[in-house]
Amino acid sequence: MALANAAPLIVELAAKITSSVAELQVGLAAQGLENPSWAENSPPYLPSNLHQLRDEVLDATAELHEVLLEPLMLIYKFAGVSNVVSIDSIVRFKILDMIPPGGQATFEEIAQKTNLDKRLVRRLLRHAISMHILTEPEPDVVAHTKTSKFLAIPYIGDWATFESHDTWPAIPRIGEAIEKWPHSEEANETAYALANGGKSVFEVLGSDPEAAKRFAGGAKALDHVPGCGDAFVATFYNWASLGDVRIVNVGGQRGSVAIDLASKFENLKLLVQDSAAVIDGADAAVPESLKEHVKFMPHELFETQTEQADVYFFRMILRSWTDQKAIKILQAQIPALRPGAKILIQDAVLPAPGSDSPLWRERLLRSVDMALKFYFNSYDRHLDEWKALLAAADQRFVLRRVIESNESNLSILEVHWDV
Ligand SMILES: C[S@@+](CC[C@H](N)C(=O)[O-])C[C@H]1O[C@@H](n2cnc3c(N)ncnc32)[C@H](O)[C@@H]1O
Repeated sequence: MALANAAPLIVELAAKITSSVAELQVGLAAQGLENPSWAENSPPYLPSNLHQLRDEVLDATAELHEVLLEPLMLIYKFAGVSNVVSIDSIVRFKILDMIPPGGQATFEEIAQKTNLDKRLVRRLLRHAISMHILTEPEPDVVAHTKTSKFLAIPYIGDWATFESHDTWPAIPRIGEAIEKWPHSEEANETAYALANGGKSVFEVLGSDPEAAKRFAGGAKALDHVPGCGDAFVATFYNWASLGDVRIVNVGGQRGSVAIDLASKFENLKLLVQDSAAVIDGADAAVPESLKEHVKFMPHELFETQTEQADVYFFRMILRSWTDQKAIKILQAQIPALRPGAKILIQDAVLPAPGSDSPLWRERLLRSVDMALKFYFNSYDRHLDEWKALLAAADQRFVLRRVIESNESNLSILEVHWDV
């Protein structure tokens, strides 16, 4: 029961916002940084030493906003399906290219260039303006915000198109997929497959270059998700402490992470494995000076591992597979494992109830977990689920530590092959 003299929730939240914003401003001023705004050239990121304050403000403002919303409005905020309409149209009709950086364009000019009705242009853009994606500095004139400037990056546009073309059609099929295949762990028994003629994500990507381009945009957009960018890997684990080691980077795609690690740690020799079609030609991206340190090998995840190494690095691999399949992937490594070999798994560890993870980040993690369901029939895992997975694969997989950070949506599970 609430204490009689406790401050009401909205007062408590408002006080939290006031104090955290004041501290944030002091921190910004101390570093000579400007306050965040919608201005086109406003810095989109805050320095990491202010992230905790930022998280406090984000969570308190969201809660204050949401506790004041009426229930229907709260549900609509999250369930409303029309947000993507204007974003998709802006990208599809290349409207951002029609607004010069630092300048502006009229709805009339955009209507002429897109061959759309001016009234429709105004409706679409005012919808985006209501989400702070663009701004209307004077009636019927549109200009960039920092958000539209970001959306104008070509691969971010590809990602946005991926959301509307590839993700959106799958959403209404989720309930149908669950009813049709309630216990399925198959990648072609998903909402995505229902929306794509029965094909799994990987089957579509292999046969549709346009979809593959959009998906690649989505993968590159991950560079902007906390802790998911390639360069973050180097900072998140003490690679230097490993000494001279050979690492097999399982499912390493085109080797970008391996190249970054090798350029920063001379002690590492990396062998990147992935499906033959994925890594074909990837060697060309390796600078001459690193050729001895980054090599490639076609290898299927479920095939027996043939390469001996000190470390096997699985980055964003196991989350795409259900337990049954992930167990097979882990077991496939066993014939190559020497005593003491490390398996580093970099994936999400979902926050346990009551954890101090910021709510805004938990929402992001849980929405990715939902997406894994409708794309792959897989899931992100809580720590107890990771432990159960490892034990089911083999009792000799021993979880030694979990490296987590509020700066990262991914954690590293350090597993030792303990025989
Ligand atoms: C989400 S990506 C992660 C890529 C990379 N590890 C990274 O961190 O960016 C999943 C990777 O698994 C690879 N993959 C999927 N199925 C595979 C299979 N059957 N055999 C080998 N690799 C596979 C994909 O080609 C892709 O590179």
